[in-house]
Amino acid sequence: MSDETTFIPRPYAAAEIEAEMGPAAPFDAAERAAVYRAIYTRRDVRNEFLPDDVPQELLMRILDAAHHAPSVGFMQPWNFVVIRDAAVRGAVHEAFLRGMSTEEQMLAPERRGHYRNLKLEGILKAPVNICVTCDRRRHGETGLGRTQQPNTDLLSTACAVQNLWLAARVEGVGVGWVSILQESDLRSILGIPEEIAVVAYLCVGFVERAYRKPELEVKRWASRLPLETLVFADQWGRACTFTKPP
Ligand SMILES: Cc1cc2c(cc1C)N(C[C@H](O)[C@H](O)[C@H](O)COP(=O)(O)O)c1[nH]c(=O)[nH]c(=O)c1N2
Repeated sequence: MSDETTFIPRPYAAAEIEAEMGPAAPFDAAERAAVYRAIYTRRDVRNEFLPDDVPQELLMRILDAAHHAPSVGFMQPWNFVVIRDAAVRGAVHEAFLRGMSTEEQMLAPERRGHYRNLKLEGILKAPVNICVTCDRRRHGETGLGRTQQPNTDLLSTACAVQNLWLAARVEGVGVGWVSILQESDLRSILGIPEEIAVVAYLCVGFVERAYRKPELEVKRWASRLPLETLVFADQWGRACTFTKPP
């Protein structure tokens, strides 16, 4: 029998629910500006990490922001594996080099040189690495909101990563997401059990300098798509006021 069928909620009174309601307090102009500044100036950091350790208290503040992300059925499927050990980071870096070499071979030949010259990780330079995982069975086999869209547990975990990324930005801490890694390599290096999914491997550390635009844009790998090509008023094909994306 699955966990869902055995779980019986405590009864609750309407007044008890009402007491939990409060005003959706508005943000003043400065607070709004601060939130947008965090969003627009958040960067994927690869090379700008300072060696200074990130104090545990600050790290826990950032992880608590991650832990306040939305999650399907309030599943909170994430775990955060914090890695400071240089030998472990060294093993992950070796795995990255293998991943990068495989990825390079999969690119069109004329792009390989450009790819090789990109900096795509800060595993050794960042004093802290965090592997964010997803326990897909935390609420049993399925769970509220996941019977029709089973991957929403993974998507929830990605929401946690974004919260972490933004909270880090306002704390002066840079984050770089490295996905050029085989899940099986991370699993064996970090001792992650088979039933736990690996969602993100993050490099984390203080930064003093940052790119104003995405590094991949600065280095001419890709550029930001115009928003007008991505938004469709109403729906595809009918009553669209915007052009189709390329
Ligand atoms: C799921 C996922 C996976 C990766 C990334 C991001 C995300 C969301 N990014 C970072 C990515 O390149 C970056 O976000 C974009 O280039 C946009 O730049 P800013 O994040 O705005 O600086 C990334 N960057 C990198 O150098 N190596 C990598 O392996 C990855 N992998």
